[in-house]
This record gives sequence, structure tokens and C-alpha cells, in this order.
Amino acid sequence: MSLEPFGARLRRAMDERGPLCVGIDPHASLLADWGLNDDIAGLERFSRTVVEALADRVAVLKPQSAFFERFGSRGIAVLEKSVEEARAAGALVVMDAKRGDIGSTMAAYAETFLRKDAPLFSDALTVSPYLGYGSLKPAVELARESGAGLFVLALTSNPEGGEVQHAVRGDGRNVGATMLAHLAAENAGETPLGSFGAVVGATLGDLSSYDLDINGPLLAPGIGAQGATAADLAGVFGAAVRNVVPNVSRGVLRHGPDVVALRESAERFAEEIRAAVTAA
Ligand SMILES: O=C(O)c1cc(=O)[nH]c(=O)n1[C@@H]1O[C@H](COP(=O)(O)O)[C@@H](O)[C@H]1O
Repeated sequence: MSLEPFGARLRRAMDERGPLCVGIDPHASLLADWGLNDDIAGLERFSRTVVEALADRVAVLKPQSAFFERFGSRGIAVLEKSVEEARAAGALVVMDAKRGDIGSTMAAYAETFLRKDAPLFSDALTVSPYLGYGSLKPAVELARESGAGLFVLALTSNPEGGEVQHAVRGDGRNVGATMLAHLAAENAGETPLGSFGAVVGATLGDLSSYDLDINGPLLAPGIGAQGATAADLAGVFGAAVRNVVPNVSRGVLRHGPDVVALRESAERFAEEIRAAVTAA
């Protein structure tokens, strides 16, 4: 049986828990800071601690697949378990795997993360549209069928992204804006919120030249370690701030391994975000 559409589930979670998304990014340096070994047991302990601390209170947890893949098949097994436990505790899971390939291969990635009974099924998946937005079609279709969602890289938080995303096309529109337009079309008519989100960095300054009104969520990484703050959100996103899911990874994770300290840190970010959204 398919789930209620991701957009509807996300809107409800944002209303009930606030919009904060915390990343599960087990960097080797964080494992060391937490007194853990850079091995499978350390990875498992790290991930379990984040899930235990936060899955019952934040709207979204976003495991960064790379840090699990680093350990091979046993790392993937930990990732699978983390996804399952986080979802069981009530968090929505956005798998940050940033997949993107020609359509026929994209279909296999979609089967991996978006097929309801797949071992790594997640509520949403980050994808790269830079083989052409149309290459994502199998993922869009399977997400719709399963009640899952996508977050498409539109305007990324890293300084190098502009080389591709700000490139101006023949029609005068830049590439990032084109991705936002594709997503707006995908989400047209959906209530209360479409399931096809954009990744738009919180680090990018004033984005008023973009139409961020895509009727879908805007995943906004960059708060904390990359220098953006919750207070920046209104200035960056304007009226679209209501649909922003701000992501913080290292900014929260550096407070571990103490569960209470992790919770307090997430709550501080959540408060700052609430204040920024209310003021907008
Ligand atoms: O898709 C993402 O989540 C993402 C897109 C982007 O433009 N920038 C970005 O930082 N991210 C991810 O968001 C997380 C940011 O981590 P921190 O900088 O530690 O908060 C990492 O897992 C990145 O891979």
C-alpha cells in the first residue's frame, strides 16, 4: 500500500514539530570527537545515538549516505537500520545520496530508495538533475506511486555550484531557475504541499530574483558549519520561508555524544528558526 504523499506528510510534520532537519553525517572527525573509533562499531553507535536523541522530536532526519558507504556493505547495513529506526520513531527520513544518471539507470536508483518495500526505502531522496531534469523521470514516477518525495539540487550551498547553476541558457533563464520551474510544474495543484522539493542553500544571500514559489519544500542546508544562521532565512527566502526545511548537520552533531546536549542544541536551532519564520 502506498503512503500518503510525502508533501502532505512533511507539511504535517513541520506544523507539529517545526521544520528543522538534522543531518546524520558521521564524519571521521566527529567520531573521534565523540570518543568513538572510525570503524563500524563507531558508526553504529554514532548513528543510533542521533536517532535516539532526535527521531521522536525533529520533523526530518537526513542521513548522508557517503559516510555510511565508506564502510562498505556493513556501513549500508547500519544505514538501513538507522532509516528503519528513525522512521519507526516518527521522523521523516530524507536519504541524502544525491543520485543522478541516465534515465534507465536512474530507474534502478529509484528502486533502491523509493520502492516502498526496498530495504533502503526513505521518505525522500536527494537527486541531481545535472544529466537533464528529464533524466529524473523514473524517480518522479516511482516517488508518486510510493508516496515518497525528491529533493532536486537547484541552487546548492557550496561556492562552486554557481558555475553550473548560474549558467544562463538561450532563453535568458539560468539553470537553477529552470530546475525550480520544473519543480513548480511537478507540484502544480497539490495540496497542502507538493512532494517534489528543491535544494536551495541558506548560504546564498538574497534570492529574490528567483521564483521560489514551487508549491513544494525547499531543503536549505548551510546553517551552522557552512556559516549561515537561522536568522538569515527570511532574508534569503522571503515569503517562501514557510516552505523551508532548514538542515543543520555538524552544528548539532558537534554537541554529541550526550543525548541531552544533542537535544538542547536541536531545540536552540528550532527556536531560532521559529523566530525567523514568524518574523518573516
Ligand atoms: O543535499 C544536501 O543536503 C546538501 C546540498 C547542498 O547544497 N549543500 C549541502 O551541504 N548539503 C548537505 O547538507 C549537509 C550539510 O552539513 P553541515 O554543513 O555539517 O551542516 C551535508 O550532508 C551536505 O552533503
